[in-house]
Amino acid sequence: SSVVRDPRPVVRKFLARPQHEGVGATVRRSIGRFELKYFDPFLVLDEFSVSAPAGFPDHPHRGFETVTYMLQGAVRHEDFEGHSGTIEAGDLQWMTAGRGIVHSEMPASEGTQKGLQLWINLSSKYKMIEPRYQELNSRDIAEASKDGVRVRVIAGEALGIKSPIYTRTPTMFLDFTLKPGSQIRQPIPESWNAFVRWGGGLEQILETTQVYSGGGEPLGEPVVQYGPFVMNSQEQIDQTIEDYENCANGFEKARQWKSESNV
Ligand SMILES: Nc1ccc(F)c(C(=O)c2c[nH]c3ncc(Cl)cc23)c1F
Ligand SMILES: [Fe+3]
Repeated sequence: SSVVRDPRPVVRKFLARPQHEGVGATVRRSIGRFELKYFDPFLVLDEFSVSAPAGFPDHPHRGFETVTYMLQGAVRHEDFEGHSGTIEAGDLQWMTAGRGIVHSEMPASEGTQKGLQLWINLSSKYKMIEPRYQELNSRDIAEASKDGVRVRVIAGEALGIKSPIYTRTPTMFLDFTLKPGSQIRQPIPESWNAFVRWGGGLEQILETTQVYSGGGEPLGEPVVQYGPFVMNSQEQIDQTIEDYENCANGFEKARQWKSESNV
């Protein structure tokens, strides 16, 4: 049984103010803003809000994973290998970009689409692996309730239930909903970095408080980031930019590809 230690002290708190991202989209970036550039192994945590025709048109990724958890509406994704789909409210997409993905992520329903996108770094030994997806529909996400607390286990384990997601960088991602007066003690490995993203607005304080809590095992490696490219050295970033421009070393399919949404 895991030893239950004292609750971890909160060492940093800040308000994630809205900023522009993509084409006409807005994100509230907590991890990845200047006050918290890198929280090993986490690069970015965005709460995004986007309505058509805005969105995140064709763009690349290399060297890390993007975890998209929809809260409202839907996003249609298409990549240069022909993989596409729609992530609806409650659904999860865990995308391991590895050596290279080029994709688009665009609104797929009327009104405002909202969700979380977490960028998790990959260790040097996995940065150039073949891309892969792990996708869960809302109904397939493990859920448990106890004493006024409901948890949806995106990755890792809570209240005795586990997620089927394989986390190459050991990670826990939990969606808690707490009724007023309830509390939760979540075991987190001592060496891991952990954060809580409180997703509530004032109206939610009255009925329930929604928190998204995560934790991950630090990689302890150098990080050199150039937008959606995250490697371990400037030389590797220079090579990545060259690969993307020349459609090589994992970006070959980018040569002939445009998303259907990129009209
Ligand atoms: N400029 C720029 C550069 C690189 C990117 F990867 C992106 C990008 O696609 C996103 C950044 N936050 C996000 N939150 C949610 C979703 Cl669905 C997409 C994004 C982007 F906008
Ligand atoms: Fe993307």
